[in-house]
Amino acid sequence: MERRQETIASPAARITHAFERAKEEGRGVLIPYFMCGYPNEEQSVHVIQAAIEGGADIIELGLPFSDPLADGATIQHAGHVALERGMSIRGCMRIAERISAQSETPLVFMGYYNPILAYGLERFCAEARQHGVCGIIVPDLPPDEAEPLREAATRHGLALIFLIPPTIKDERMERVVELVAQGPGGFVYCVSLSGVTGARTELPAHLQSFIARIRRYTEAKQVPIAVGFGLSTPEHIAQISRLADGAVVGSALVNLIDRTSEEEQPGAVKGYIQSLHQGTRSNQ
Ligand SMILES: O=P(O)(O)OC[C@@H](O)[C@@H](O)c1c[nH]c2ccccc12
Repeated sequence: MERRQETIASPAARITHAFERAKEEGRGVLIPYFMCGYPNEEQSVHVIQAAIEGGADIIELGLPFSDPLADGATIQHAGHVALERGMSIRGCMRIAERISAQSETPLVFMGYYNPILAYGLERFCAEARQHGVCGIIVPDLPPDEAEPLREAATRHGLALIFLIPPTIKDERMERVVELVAQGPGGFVYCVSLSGVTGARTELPAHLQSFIARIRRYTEAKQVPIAVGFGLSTPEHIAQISRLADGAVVGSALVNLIDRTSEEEQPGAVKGYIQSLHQGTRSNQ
């Protein structure tokens, strides 16, 4: 009993709770992604706050990295600008702290393994928790090598969220779902297509059967599925919300920030998130 209470209070449980709440409301979870420090440190705080006002359920906070293998041109560009302007892991912690001081919306760090390893796994997880972060996604960390980070994350009540690419074998999929189910909370991140991040016009044709394949493993263990890569319109979000439990939008937001002035950015981001949020009600 005591152990269960501890789990409920953990940061990771706040992520699970966001999915539960959306489900009760008959909609999917909306997870916008923002690169920390893009277009600069101060402004990234403002655009993230605007996304929360617009109805974001969970925020993915990107840690910029010089060699981002899975990032398409848009996210890469945002990362380069952020690094040039001095963004660092410490800076990302500062951003997380400012956001979490003003909002209950769960924050998830999305960062490559090398900088996190260099920072120190224990220190990274301890500080992430202190600064209000609820979970971590590390796109280049295979589940077989994730044990040290998973231990540190679990010790601090953080969810370690794994990506499920379309090329994954069933055996590994089962293992990934099991790892999330054993942890303190979170979800699996279904990568909609083989390739890199980036807004696209159409959803991949195989997506429905791919999600159904993941569901076979997640259903019994009640692990939510969020889908990302290539989503940009309310219609995309509506389609995803019929198939899965949540949707991630990254590049389309970077593009939006790119084509608006700093004064306009918070309003534009808020309006865009509101329009995507309409899409989360898949039954409409
Ligand atoms: O940009 P898109 O296509 O909307 O996809 C989200 C994605 O950018 C975000 O989740 C992300 C940023 N960097 C990543 C690296 C790997 C996997 C996912 C990501």
